[in-house]
Amino acid sequence: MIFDKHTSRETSELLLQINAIKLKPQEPFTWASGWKSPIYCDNRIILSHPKIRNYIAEQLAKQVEKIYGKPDVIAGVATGAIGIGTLVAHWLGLPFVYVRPEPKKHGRKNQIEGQLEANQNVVVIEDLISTGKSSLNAVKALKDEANANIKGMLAIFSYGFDVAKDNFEKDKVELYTLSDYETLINQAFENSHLFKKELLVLQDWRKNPADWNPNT
Ligand SMILES: O=P(O)(O)OC[C@H]1O[C@H](OP(=O)(O)OP(=O)(O)O)[C@H](O)[C@@H]1O
Ligand SMILES: O=C(O)c1cc(=O)[nH]c(=O)[nH]1
Repeated sequence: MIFDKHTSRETSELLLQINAIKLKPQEPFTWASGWKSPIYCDNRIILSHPKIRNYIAEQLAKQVEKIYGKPDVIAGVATGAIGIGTLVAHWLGLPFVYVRPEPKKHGRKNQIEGQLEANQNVVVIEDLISTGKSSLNAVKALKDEANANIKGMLAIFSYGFDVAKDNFEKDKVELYTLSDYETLINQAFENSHLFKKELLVLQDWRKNPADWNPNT
């Protein structure tokens, strides 16, 4: 669920301005889920733009405060949300931990890096939700390993797929995002970041992304 239309449009416009939105319909991207996609939203680029990363961190931090008050700890999903999650925690003056996809194979063999005590209230920050698998894997680690009390999750962007909605509902995790796919592609077309032909490809792909084939 997005917070509000204005923030969603503003966030999408900023992502478009910094070229975080990549289109390659002829040579699709492979996503973490294995899906092939004509679009890739690279939120990591936000970190290279000080004013924009401040805006994104501030929006996320303000929403954390508004919805959850002050949790004990902010957790970022590695690696995409380590940078932005740290900035959110900094903005709120809170401790930060990050969660690896799996335990490290050497050293202390941690999956959760940083200091987290049992039963602490945690808000999770993620950069992007496609299927939700990576984010919910981090939530599982926080619960199983640290007995964390997960208040909810905030992300910069979501594609809004039903599979993600179902996964979050099943795991009883509340999710809010700054922007979403519908706002992004409409904003991109209205502000001439997209040709009509590209908009049609993106709308067609969105109907059935798991089975999309660029050559049909
Ligand atoms: O909702 P999902 O289907 O799980 O996909 C979204 C995940 O994919 C990306 O991470 P990626 O695995 O590419 O790793 P990175 O964050 O280390 O770049 C992104 O940062 C999300 O964590
Ligand atoms: O699902 C993914 O792997 C994914 C999609 C996307 O648009 N951006 C990203 O960083 N990851």
